[in-house]
Amino acid sequence: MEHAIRLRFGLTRPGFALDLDLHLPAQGITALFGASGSGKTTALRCVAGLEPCHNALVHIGSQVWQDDAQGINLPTWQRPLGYVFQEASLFDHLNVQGNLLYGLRRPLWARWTRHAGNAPQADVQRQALEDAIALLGIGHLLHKRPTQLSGGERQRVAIARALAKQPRVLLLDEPLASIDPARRQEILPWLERLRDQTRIPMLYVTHAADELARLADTVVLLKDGKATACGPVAQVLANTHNPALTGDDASVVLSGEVSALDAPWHLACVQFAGGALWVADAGYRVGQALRLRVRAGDVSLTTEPAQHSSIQNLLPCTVQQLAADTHPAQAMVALQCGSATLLARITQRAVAQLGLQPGTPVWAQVKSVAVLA
Ligand SMILES: Nc1ncnc2c1ncn2[C@@H]1O[C@H](COP(=O)(O)OP(=O)(O)OP(=O)(O)O)[C@@H](O)[C@H]1O
Repeated sequence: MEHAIRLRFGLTRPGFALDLDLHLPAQGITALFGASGSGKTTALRCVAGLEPCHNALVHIGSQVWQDDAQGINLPTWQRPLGYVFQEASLFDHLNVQGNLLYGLRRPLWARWTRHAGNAPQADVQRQALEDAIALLGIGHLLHKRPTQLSGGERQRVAIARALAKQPRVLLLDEPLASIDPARRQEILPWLERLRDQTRIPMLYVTHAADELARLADTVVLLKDGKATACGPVAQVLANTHNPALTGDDASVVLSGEVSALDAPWHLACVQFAGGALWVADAGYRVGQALRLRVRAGDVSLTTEPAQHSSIQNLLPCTVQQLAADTHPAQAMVALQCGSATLLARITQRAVAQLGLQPGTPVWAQVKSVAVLA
């Protein structure tokens, strides 16, 4: 993996120290994930040049925004970034269109578009704005006032405004945190579109398990100002040594492709690195790439393949690792399934009764699979 974003910061506050040195891909969504107070927002503010930090390096692709050793430290206004906060900070006295244009009137805009080939600046600006409006699906909202929008719509406008400035990186600080659960589900597909259809890398702060599983390509797990894990989401979620998600949230993310459809039963077969899983067909086509989330609590284990079971998904696996769970009655079992890893959350008693240990061949019965995208 080519690392094109380098972030290194040191920062101390009473009772808190941030000490990060990260190499991140310059594409997709990198989630900064961790408990409250772990330093997620502070890290984002360091990228933006909003926190005085030491020993800092901020390289965004070929651009050097900060290199303390070289005496380079661009002020925030010279860093071409988009910043989306928990609450969409829109001007209530302007309509949506006015808010979008306001973002572009800043002097920094002229600097960015100077790099945009020979196209006249105004055309580049207009095109970027139109693309952002289309991507976030807010064309029908342009003449509304922010007070007439739902929380999710306000955030889509805030994201479009950030995007229209053609930033080199988009910083999103818990953009769904102030939105109620039903509206969050509505806005997630827009964030997926953003991830899949722009080439702007995003640093996305969250402590929500569903956003992590659904949106992240890369995860930085933060604890007390330090990164305790950093890597592809599938790898970080499957790690039982240093779990990102625990208890009921514990799950793995699998990437697969629809290999067959069973039309009479409305099922689709998704081939992944560990075999095949049947999922409810939502109009998929053969060859379509899908991201799946399998919760550890939806996987049970047998040492013999069940003969008469309602469970459609049965995968041969080998026990890789046994780990403690958040509850003493439960165990987390990491399973090697082809070249993929599954997690099963079962009772410690079942572990003992089945005689499970690393290397034991088992059958994983997968009760439910969530299709994320
Ligand atoms: N302006 C500030 N002045 C002093 N300490 C601060 C300030 N902002 C945050 N902190 C402290 O710095 C640490 C990291 O805070 P930060 O907001 O980065 O955490 P976080 O992971 O984003 O938390 P949350 O999920 O609650 O937003 C915490 O101990 C917090 O109390």
